[in-house]
Amino acid sequence: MAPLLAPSLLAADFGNLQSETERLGASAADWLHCDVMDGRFVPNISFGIPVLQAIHRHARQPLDVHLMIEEPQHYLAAFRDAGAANLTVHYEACPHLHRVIQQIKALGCRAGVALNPHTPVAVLTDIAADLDLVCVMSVNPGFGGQSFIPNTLRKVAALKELLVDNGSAALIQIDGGVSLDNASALVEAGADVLVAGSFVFNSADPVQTLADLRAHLLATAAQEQR
Ligand SMILES: O=C(CO)[C@H](O)[C@H](O)COP(=O)(O)O
Repeated sequence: MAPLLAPSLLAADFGNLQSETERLGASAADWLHCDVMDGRFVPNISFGIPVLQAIHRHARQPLDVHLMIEEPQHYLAAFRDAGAANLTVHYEACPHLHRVIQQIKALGCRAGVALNPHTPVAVLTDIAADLDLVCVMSVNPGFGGQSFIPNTLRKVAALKELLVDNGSAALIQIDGGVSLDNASALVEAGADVLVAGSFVFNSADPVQTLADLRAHLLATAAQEQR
């Protein structure tokens, strides 16, 4: 499967979310990544349900919603109703993770779990087969524009092995500090979905940057096949 690209709207111009969302409609983006932060699970507050609803009105791609919030179980239905196609909760925020994953699936969304950089992939062994997505945080969650943590590459390879060993078809998503510098290595290690915020939106032309990223990944894959 060709890797999916999920630009993170956290780095978009919040004063022009309609046009930012609309211009991605005709881009190489497969999903639009939406970062919800509560100021408790992470030391930052981004946006919530009404803003997601507004993004959904103008989006062409499925909304990939990353809940960096405590007690996400109380808000799942509201986020689904606001337009979420994927709902990812944090392992570290869910003492009853299995129940939360079942709740997300019952709502008809793809169910994801995110792991903070310090959380080993082994914690997912007994739930791997129930997951649609695992989001490996390659920065500490809460802020865009941080440097990629190099240990993520080793972690992705270990996660890939764990998913195969446990009969899981979950997609591996990487979130944080993704750019042309590390995208190919991440895909080679096993990543299926690349989230990129600053790299896309801090560029002169986000649509072109996504096209460049797609072309770069295709060229690397073609080179490897030779
Ligand atoms: O989840 C996030 C922060 O918690 C963001 O999605 C992530 O940081 C992407 O932004 P950037 O590409 O700028 O690192």
